[in-house]
Amino acid sequence: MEGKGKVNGVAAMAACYQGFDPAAYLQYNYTPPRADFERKDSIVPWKLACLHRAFTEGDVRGELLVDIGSGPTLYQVLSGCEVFNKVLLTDFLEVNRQELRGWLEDEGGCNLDWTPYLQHVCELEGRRPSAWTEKAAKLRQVITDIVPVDVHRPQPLALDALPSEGADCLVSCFCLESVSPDLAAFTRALGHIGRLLRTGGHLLLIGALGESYYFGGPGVRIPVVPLNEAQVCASLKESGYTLIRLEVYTLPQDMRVGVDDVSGVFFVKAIKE
Ligand SMILES: C[S@@+](CC[C@H](N)C(=O)[O-])C[C@H]1O[C@@H](n2cnc3c(N)ncnc32)[C@H](O)[C@@H]1O
Ligand SMILES: O=S(=O)(c1ccc2c(c1)CN[C@@H](CF)C2)N1CCSCC1
Repeated sequence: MEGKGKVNGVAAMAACYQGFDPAAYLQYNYTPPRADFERKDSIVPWKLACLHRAFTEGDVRGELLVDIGSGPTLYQVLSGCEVFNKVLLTDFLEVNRQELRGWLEDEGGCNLDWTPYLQHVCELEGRRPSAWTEKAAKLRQVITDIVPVDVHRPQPLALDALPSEGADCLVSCFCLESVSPDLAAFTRALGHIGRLLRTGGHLLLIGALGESYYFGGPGVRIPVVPLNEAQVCASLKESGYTLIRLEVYTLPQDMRVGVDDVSGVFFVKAIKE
């Protein structure tokens, strides 16, 4: 029965994603009031600072960075693109892979202007904000491909997507808890993506705390596995990672705008044993 339940739960989640709307999702989460760079307590500068520090503090190195469940967003690789020569973006849906290709091709075919994000990360790097055009060019240069992924498969990527030694670093944001029917599936998915990572490679994981649903488009209500910090730490340990750092951001009340019921956000830096 457990096996049958497992398949039905994952299939049900895949069905929920058929209505996902990249443009709406970007508007809900990556434009003001949620994405407000002027607000000192905004989540976006916090997230970008966590990623910047994690990529630049000296222990993360190698050739290949893989972003698991990229969705239609790029913020998660803006620091990593300066550290790795190759960046692989991945998503389950063609609509999201197409959104990312639209940005990559730089012909106006995308639904969000990432300039404020590029400028902010340039400032974190001690560069002038106007260097954002150089960072955009660098990112377009290092993105090697945008490929399908399914974290519920023991082999989430096509066999030829990675070199035999695996990725040197994985980043994944708001994916595993948003695509899993329950905590056990979340933990299994952590293990599946871990198989893509070389021993000693790093995992940078950003996710939602206390979230039970979000809207992936108008009327597209997607269930989420509500997580707390202890569950995140236990799942990491069970999936073969050693935790380096866990940071938590608590959502200001006025950031609760009805597109989800997230109460906080976690940032994890871990290493694969
Ligand atoms: C909440 S979005 C996160 C997007 C982006 N990483 C961010 O930080 O906003 C979850 C993403 O997971 C993708 N997804 C859905 N099912 C998946 C699966 N089985 N395996 C991997 N990704 C999946 C969706 O297409 C969507 O882009
Ligand atoms: O940018 S966030 O970190 C963010 C960004 C993306 C998401 C969420 C939160 C929560 N729901 C997720 C569903 F998977 C998607 N953010 C959360 C705090 S308020 C501003 C928006």
